[in-house]
Amino acid sequence: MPHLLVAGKLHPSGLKLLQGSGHSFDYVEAITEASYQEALPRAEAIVIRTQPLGAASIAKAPGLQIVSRHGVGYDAVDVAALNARGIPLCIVGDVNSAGVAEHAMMLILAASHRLIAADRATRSGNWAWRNGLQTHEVAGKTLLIVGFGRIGRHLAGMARAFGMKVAAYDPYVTDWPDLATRVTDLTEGLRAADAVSLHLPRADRVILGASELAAMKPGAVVVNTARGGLIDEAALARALAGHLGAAGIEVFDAEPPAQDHPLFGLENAILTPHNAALTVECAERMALASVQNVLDFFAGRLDPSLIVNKVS
Ligand SMILES: O=C(O)[C@H](O)COP(=O)(O)O
Repeated sequence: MPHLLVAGKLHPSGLKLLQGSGHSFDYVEAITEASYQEALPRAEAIVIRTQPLGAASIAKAPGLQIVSRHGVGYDAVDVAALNARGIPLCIVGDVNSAGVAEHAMMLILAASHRLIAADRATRSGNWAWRNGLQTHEVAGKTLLIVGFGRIGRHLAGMARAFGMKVAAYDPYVTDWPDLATRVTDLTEGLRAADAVSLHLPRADRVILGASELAAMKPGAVVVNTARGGLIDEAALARALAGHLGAAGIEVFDAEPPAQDHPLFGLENAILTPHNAALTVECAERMALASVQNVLDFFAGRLDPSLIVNKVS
């Protein structure tokens, strides 16, 4: 039976599934470069969280046959190095959509209603804050979703239930669902939006830079639960000190962000620690799915739609 490396903390249900499978495995809860060195030479499969798996690490695992992401983003994995050896990389599919989409909706609502500022005002005895009229409803407002895959679509359904008009931008989608108006020009979509929420993989370019942020309406809300690097964080901080209303940021260019990060000093930035998909429910589903994908692979029945790289 092939040997597994579980690289990063896994929900107990995933470990239980693995224990019952008959596979031997190393469980490295807090993976570091040093622990990779120790465990990789034995690994024939890796279940991996968001920490990097680079070409040098992959080269240390001569028997590696499959990498299974506990999640859907795989920007931290060196896909070219896997491709070169014909090693498949699989993701968990739809199992984290609810957690991430709910988190995005929560950030849109919290930013619009200034939840954190309201909480702080209440605790500090600033009751007069309630008459400041600085909060906004989302009903009737336009949400632009950038990236219209599983999570973006889930969010579209929720935003519509809140009475939002939903538009989406995604040049790669061919099966456009009847959940959002299609926008073909990002800047035009941003000009018309009261809120924008990103739901695309980390790209090698910034999607919301200074000029895109400048195109947005005064008072608009920016939400990112996708990946750091998609927004120019310094430009966002400047825009939040200027015309933008608020932002909800769950992912950062460098994680964890440094204490002097430009967003930390802004009262209208709501920040969360890349935990959207780590609800108890989501963490359990991701653990079960990422382990099951490895078991399915070795049983010859892994769903090919979960493999994201090119292996022949
Ligand atoms: O960003 C992600 O892909 C999800 O949060 C899962 O990542 P994790 O495995 O580090 O929790």
